[in-house]
Amino acid sequence: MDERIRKIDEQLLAHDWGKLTKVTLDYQRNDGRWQRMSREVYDHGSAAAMLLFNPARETVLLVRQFRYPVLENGDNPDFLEVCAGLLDGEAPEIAAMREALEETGHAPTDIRHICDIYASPGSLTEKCHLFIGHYDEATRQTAGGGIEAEGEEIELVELDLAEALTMIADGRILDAKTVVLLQNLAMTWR
Ligand SMILES: Nc1nc2c(ncn2[C@@H]2O[C@H](COP(=O)(O)OP(=O)(O)O[C@H]3O[C@H](CO)[C@@H](O)[C@H](O)[C@@H]3O)[C@@H](O)[C@H]2O)c(=O)[nH]1
Ligand SMILES: [Mg+2]
Repeated sequence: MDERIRKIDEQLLAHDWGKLTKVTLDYQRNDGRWQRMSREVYDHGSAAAMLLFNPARETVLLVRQFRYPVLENGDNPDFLEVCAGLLDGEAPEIAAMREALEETGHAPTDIRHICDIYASPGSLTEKCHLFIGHYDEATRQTAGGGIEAEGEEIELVELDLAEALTMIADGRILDAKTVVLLQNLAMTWR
């Protein structure tokens, strides 16, 4: 562990689907003084996400699904995102490929790793590994839509890349991993 940190106490607040822990720690500031603080940490594992891009048509394939925490915060809960999911013990590129297939029905090609992100480093342990892959008529295997038994109901949304970028600017796309991937594609494509 980091030598600026002394863990004083760890309290398990909840351990159901994910694990919520309250940690009390002493943190050594840059001037050498020790400061006691308390932090709640939510751990549901790390994740992988993939932006599906069709270079010939300059379109992207996104997924729309109901996100309850977004509703709690007063936004439209029918949330537009790139396909993504938890690693469940798999390597990030394998998990990204599995989620692309489950959620969109496509087995993408030309997969590139872009970067990794923490979307909420103050509270979540989740690191999300980001990829871009290509899709077209030939990569479709199934209808997609997610796993009904797990409560997933996923609508496929195909957009021109230019339209997706406009939707970031006007607030119709609010998901962090999706913004990062679309902007990376816009910067690197052509
Ligand atoms: N019982 C239960 N099941 C849950 C809960 N939260 C999620 N699930 C189940 O776990 C599945 C998770 O689906 P994935 O596709 O693996 O993950 P995701 O929710 O799409 O994406 C995760 O990673 C993204 C990338 O960082 C995140 O953006 C997203 O918030 C989430 O953490 C959901 O379909 C749902 O069945 C919960 O609180 N309780
Ligand atoms: Mg998912």
